[in-house]
Formats: sequence, structure tokens, C-alpha cells
Amino acid sequence: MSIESIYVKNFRNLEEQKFNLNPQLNFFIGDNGSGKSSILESVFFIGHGKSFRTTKSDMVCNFDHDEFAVHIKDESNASFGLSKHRSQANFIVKKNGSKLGKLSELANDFAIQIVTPESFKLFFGGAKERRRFLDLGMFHVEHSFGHAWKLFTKIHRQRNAVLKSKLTKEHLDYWTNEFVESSENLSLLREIYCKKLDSELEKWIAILLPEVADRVSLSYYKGWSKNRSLSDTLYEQKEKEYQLGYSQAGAQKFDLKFYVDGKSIELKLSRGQQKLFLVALTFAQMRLIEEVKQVKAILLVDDLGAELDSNSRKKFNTALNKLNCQVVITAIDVGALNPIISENENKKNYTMFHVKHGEILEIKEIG
Ligand SMILES: Nc1ncnc2c1ncn2[C@@H]1O[C@H](COP(=O)(O)OP(=O)(O)OP(=O)(O)O)[C@@H](O)[C@H]1O
Repeated sequence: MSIESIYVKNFRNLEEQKFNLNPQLNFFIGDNGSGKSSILESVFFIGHGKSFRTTKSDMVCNFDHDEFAVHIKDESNASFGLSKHRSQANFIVKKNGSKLGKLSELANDFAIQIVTPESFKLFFGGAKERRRFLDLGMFHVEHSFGHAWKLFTKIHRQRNAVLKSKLTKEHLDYWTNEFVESSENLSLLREIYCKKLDSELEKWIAILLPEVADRVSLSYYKGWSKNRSLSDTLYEQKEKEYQLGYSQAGAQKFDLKFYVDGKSIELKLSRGQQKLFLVALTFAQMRLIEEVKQVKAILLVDDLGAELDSNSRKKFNTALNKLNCQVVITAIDVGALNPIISENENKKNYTMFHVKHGEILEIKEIG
């Protein structure tokens, strides 16, 4: 799918704005603090039911107002919208004018991925972001994942509650058996997905980081040692688990690590190369989602110029043309978009906007 039009109201510094997007490339240019990231944040909000900058949804509501809204229309004229008043706990979520029960239901219709200047630091800096990334892909690609994940989360919570309240051995044994079974189930699904991701990643690395192609490897850690069963691991850690009050091993502890020549990415790649690596991974995931869902994913890139030199942006553009999806890119100035603009000049497949103090204006002539 692609987004045809967006309406935002009282979203951060965007008071009331309506604009149409190009089905392919969209560039938002503006000074620091003009509202570029807020535009991406509003699109991300529709696709994920949350912000990529804060866990507190009321933070995105304009300081001077009590209610914010985002509405979009896609290329087939289907409409999706959300709004929230500060005084209410829940969002009003609508699809084609009819109310939906949950914000998360909107996510079924979208596959929106984002790359920000911070994302590669977060991604290579800690397991949390890698877990989030992988599970997001799995949610779209592996049909049984949503159900398996929900079940696991419920069992994990129950087992932790038993550990915390130090209930009887019978209670713990029951929840441990359930926990082991659902951990193994989830882990198997993740392992299958990682293999798919690995083979797709290779293709994008060849375009974006040809200098390390064939030297990249991916390693999936399921959340407990590969040499021992989860039951044995939990049995051995029983005392410690009772002391701490939560499960020490299991599918919640999974991770995905990337290496170049067997050494971690942070040691082998520069910051710009790390960003390209994450772009390659994001494109690989988008392609897998597209194959399964038969929908085009939408890519958001905040501050393209950060960390990427002109040659890297050229490779980024080559990959972008191959991916062929709707893209929304922000930059501080037009120079940061070259050579992407110059290489797409003849195709006229882009729209450029100027963002100033929360106002969005389409630029007709680029001079
Ligand atoms: N809830 C809010 N209400 C009103 N204004 C807000 C709110 N939250 C943030 N802002 C302001 O919105 C402005 C735009 O922020 P945004 O991050 O979108 O800018 P940007 O154009 O991406 O800047 P940069 O290039 O520095 O990343 C900032 O000046 C910020 O102070």
C-alpha cells in the first residue's frame, strides 16, 4: 500500500496540516525544530499505535491543546484514523469510518519501518531494540507468531508471579512446563525467520556494503544455552530465580547478533557503515514482509544526511530503487539529499516539501 494523504491535528508542533504524499519518494526539508521528525512520528503512530520517541502517548499532543489526531487515506481510498483526548485513557481508532476495538488493530494494515540517526546506536547497543525489530518482522511474516507470542507472554507473566510470591513447588512445576513448551515453540519460529532474514540480508549487503559482502554472519541466541535444555537450565537456576523473583532464561531473553569476520559490528564497522548495515537489514525485513503480506511496506528515514556521505547516499539510492516502495525522508537541506535527487530528476517520481515552524508547504520548483 501507499499513503495518499495525511491529516494531522495538534501533533507536537504541527497544529493542523493536510498534505498529499507521492506514491514513491517524499522529501521533507527544514531547519532544526521545524517539525520534520514530528511528521514521520505521526505516520509511524498510525502504523504502530505508538511513537518511536516516547512511550507516553500524551507527550505527542501539542502543549497548547488537549486532543490530537492523525488520519490517513491510502491509494485505494481506505481511511485510517486515531485521536485521543488527554482526559481519556483510550484512543478512538477508526477504519473506513467504523470504530476499531484496539489501537494495535491498525498495525495489521501497515508495515511501516523507520531508520533514525539514533537507530543504529540503539540496535547495535543492546538486545532490546534487536528483539523489537525481529518480533516486528515476525509479527508480519510468520502467521502463527502473534498467537504464540501472546501465549508465551501470558505464561511468562504467570511464572514470574509464582516466583515472586514464592508459591509451592507444584505451582512452579506446572508453570515451568508450560513456560518451556511455549519458549521452545516461539524459539523455533524465530529461528526459521532468522534464516530467511539472513539469506535476504546478503542481497542488500551486496548493494549497500559491498566491501564486507561474504564476511557478514548472523547468530541467533534463543535465550538459553544451545548445549543444555531449557528445563535443565531452569532447574539449575531455581534458587536464583526464587531469590530474584523472575525467570532467568527462556524465549524472552533471545537475541540476534551480527558479525563481520567473526567480530562484532561495532568493532569492525564505522558509524556510517553501521547505519548502512541497519538499512540493509531493514530492507531485508521489508522485502520478507512484502512477500508474505503482499503489501508494500513504507519506509521512513529521519535525517538522511546524518552519518552518510555522498557515496553512501548513492548506494542507498540504488537499494531504494530496487526496493521500490513509498519512502518519506527528512533532511536539513537539499544538499543532504544528493545524489538521490539528481539521480531521480528525470523520473520525476518525488515530491518535496518545506517544513517551517510546523507548517508544511509543497515545493513545486527546486532551485
Ligand atoms: N507536545 C509538543 N507540543 C508542541 N511542540 C512540541 C511538542 N513536542 C515537541 N515540540 C516541539 O516541536 C518542534 C519540532 O520537533 P521535531 O523533532 O519534529 O523537529 P525536527 O524538524 O525534526 O528537528 P531536528 O532537525 O532538530 O531533528 C521542536 O521545537 C519541539 O520543541
